[in-house]
Amino acid sequence: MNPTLEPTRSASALRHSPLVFAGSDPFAADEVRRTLQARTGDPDLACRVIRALEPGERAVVSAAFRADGPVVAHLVTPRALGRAEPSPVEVRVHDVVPEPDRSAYVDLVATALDRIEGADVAKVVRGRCLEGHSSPALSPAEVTATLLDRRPGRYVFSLPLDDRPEAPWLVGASPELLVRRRGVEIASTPLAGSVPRSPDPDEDSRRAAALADSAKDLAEHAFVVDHIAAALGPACEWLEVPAAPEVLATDSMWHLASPIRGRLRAPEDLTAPDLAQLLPPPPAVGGVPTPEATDLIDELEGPGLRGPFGGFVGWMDGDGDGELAVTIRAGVLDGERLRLFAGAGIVAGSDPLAEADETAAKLSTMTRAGGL
Ligand SMILES: C=C(O[C@H]1C=CC=C(C(=O)O)[C@@H]1O)C(=O)O
Repeated sequence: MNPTLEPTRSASALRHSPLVFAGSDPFAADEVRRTLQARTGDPDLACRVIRALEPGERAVVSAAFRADGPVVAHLVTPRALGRAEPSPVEVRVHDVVPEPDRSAYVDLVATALDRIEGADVAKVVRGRCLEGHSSPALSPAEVTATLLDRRPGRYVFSLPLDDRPEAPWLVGASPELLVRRRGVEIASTPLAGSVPRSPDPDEDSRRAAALADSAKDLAEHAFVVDHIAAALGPACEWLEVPAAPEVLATDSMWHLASPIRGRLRAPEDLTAPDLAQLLPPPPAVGGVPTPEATDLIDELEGPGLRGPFGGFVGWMDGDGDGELAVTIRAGVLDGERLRLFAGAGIVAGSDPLAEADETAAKLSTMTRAGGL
């Protein structure tokens, strides 16, 4: 890793797939002119990216969850995103291994609940992974085409995680906007408090209504909204936080969502990634209080489980504008391996079995996209 954010390799055509970020302003790119690499928390990150950008370019960025984890920024010239062609069906053999398995996950949620009762933390997001092996290997292009076609979450992304031709790719469809900046205007839509959807339409609507009324989920949601409002508020002339969350649907989940909007006091001082870095780690994937929850995540999950998952992914331009999503409902595709992550927020009153079902439903967004 290059901590100085110097370019590590020059223009390379993307062999496997176009690079894609499809949010409120969707685009793709077929070539990476330069790739810059750094560490999360680098205060000069945005400045150096801006200096390296040429007119008309954007930097497509992925930052890891962990403080001091890797950040990659690919400098690209965006093109319009065409219609997604559903990929041809290939016959594949898949082998899927959970990490940890369901019963170990249930036990770890119970341990997190003990720590909440002991008042070490008020909320913590406990994650788990699934590792799929597919033969023949899935390609980023086909997983991305499926995600663009089905749109299970609002922010579809696909990018290499470093500058090597054989780099692993991060692919996914996050439903969660960490932060968007357009000039003085900013927005963030934290999600927290969730329930899996049902194939039965009546039961599905009943679950959405129950979620909107659930004291435990509303409390879990409030932790995240309060954290974002406290972090962004001082940078804003005004910040508008909805009085109550709305209910947002993905392919597999209902979530409580609060669309927050604000107007920056001094936009020249705060680019989109600067704003994202005011929120480390993204609270919908971390916990409260942040330092204790982050330590507990390390202790319960182990430091290597998340990688880019739970960080942020998106783009910025030379004006510091951009749109960054929380890296969830995502996978890392590395040859024949597809590694997936899902987490669930644990608060007083959480039920370990329900949290295991919730993470299974969240994982299904990407197992479906990969045909696993
Ligand atoms: C951590 C994840 O979801 C977060 C985002 C929405 C709702 C969440 C929840 O209700 O627990 C999580 O905080 C994930 O999808 O892996």
